Amino acid sequence: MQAKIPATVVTGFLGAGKTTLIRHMLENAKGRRIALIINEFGDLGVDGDILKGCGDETCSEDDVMELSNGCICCTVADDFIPTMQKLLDRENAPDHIVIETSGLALPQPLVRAFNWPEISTRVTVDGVVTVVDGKAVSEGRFAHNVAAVDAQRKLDENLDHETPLSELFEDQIACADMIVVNKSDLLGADEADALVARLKGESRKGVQVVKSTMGALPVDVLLGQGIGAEGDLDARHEVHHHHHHDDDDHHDDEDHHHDHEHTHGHDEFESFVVTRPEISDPAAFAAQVADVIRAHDILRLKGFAAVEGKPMRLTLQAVGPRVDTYFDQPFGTAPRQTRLVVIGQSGLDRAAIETALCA
Ligand SMILES: Nc1nc2c(ncn2[C@@H]2O[C@H](COP(=O)(O)OP(=O)(O)OP(=O)(O)O)[C@@H](O)[C@H]2O)c(=O)[nH]1
Repeated sequence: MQAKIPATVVTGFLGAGKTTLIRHMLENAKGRRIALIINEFGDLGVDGDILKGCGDETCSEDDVMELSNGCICCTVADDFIPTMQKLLDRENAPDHIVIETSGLALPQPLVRAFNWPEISTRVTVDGVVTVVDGKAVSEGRFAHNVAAVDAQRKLDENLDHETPLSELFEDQIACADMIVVNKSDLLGADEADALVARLKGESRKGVQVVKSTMGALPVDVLLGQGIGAEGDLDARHEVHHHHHHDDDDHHDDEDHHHDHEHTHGHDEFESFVVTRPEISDPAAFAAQVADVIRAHDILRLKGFAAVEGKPMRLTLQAVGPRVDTYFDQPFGTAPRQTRLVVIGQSGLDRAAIETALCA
């Protein structure tokens, strides 16, 4: 029997820097054949486009596979397993598989899928890398005030899932074999060290916590951890209860009063695409986008803009109110349009956001 192909799962909240880290890894892969599987939230395929455009000769477009938009735990049989099988059946099988999960996904169901007999003898989870937006976590965006949440819960049972962000974050930390504190350029040295110490305390024993800027970590640090995470799921508990799968071992009595839709993390988030004609001034548009994000509590916004008189596509990326823009590649045959995917917690005012982005 051949050795199993190692697969690294890259997880982390929206905008933490997963795509940036993977891109750096591909550019420094030193001849390793790495295949990518991407599971995006939102229909625009921005991450796939960014990664396919990496231009590295060891990474051809065929090596990037996208899972249909949706949550992996719902589409394992129809989508994830067949995608993996296709990859494993190739004549020229990859040396390593990297799976980027959607920023709103729990890694546990994905790791659990590696135990499916269709793939379990051929591939193993080398390790789970959880990328953390160091700036956002330092600012307390995911660590909600525990006492306030408890008080709220006592008042109303239905509020039990009012903290999906912090719960998702906790689950992503609980599943990690390595935690990458990214965006350390935006933190002071003391602040970064304090966060590293805190996350070491909050994660399982032996989990490595490393700092990075733009996901720049040596490939040998990221790959080759040799953990076999699928055999070790019990240690990676889930705080966030989602589907009541038959193989789920949490069936707390407490859980039973939740509606089905409320036991499923993704329903608490939504995304849509806004299309508008060319923009004239990138800086002014970035400021406009930042205002819209603040006014509507948008978690993540990304996409491409067409700028009057410029042949290149302007990539626009916003995580919270911080907006990055850069020209990445010519439009080619794609229509010269501005297309942005907007992601937030459910209840976004879509009409108002569209109007404000198109103004
Ligand atoms: N200042 C700073 N910005 C960063 C760093 N890493 C990533 N970014 C920026 O943060 C934004 C989001 O990065 P991505 O790599 O797309 O994040 P992601 O986790 O793949 O995002 P989703 O796929 O939406 O979940 C981009 O604008 C990046 O350029 C970093 O270390 N420092």
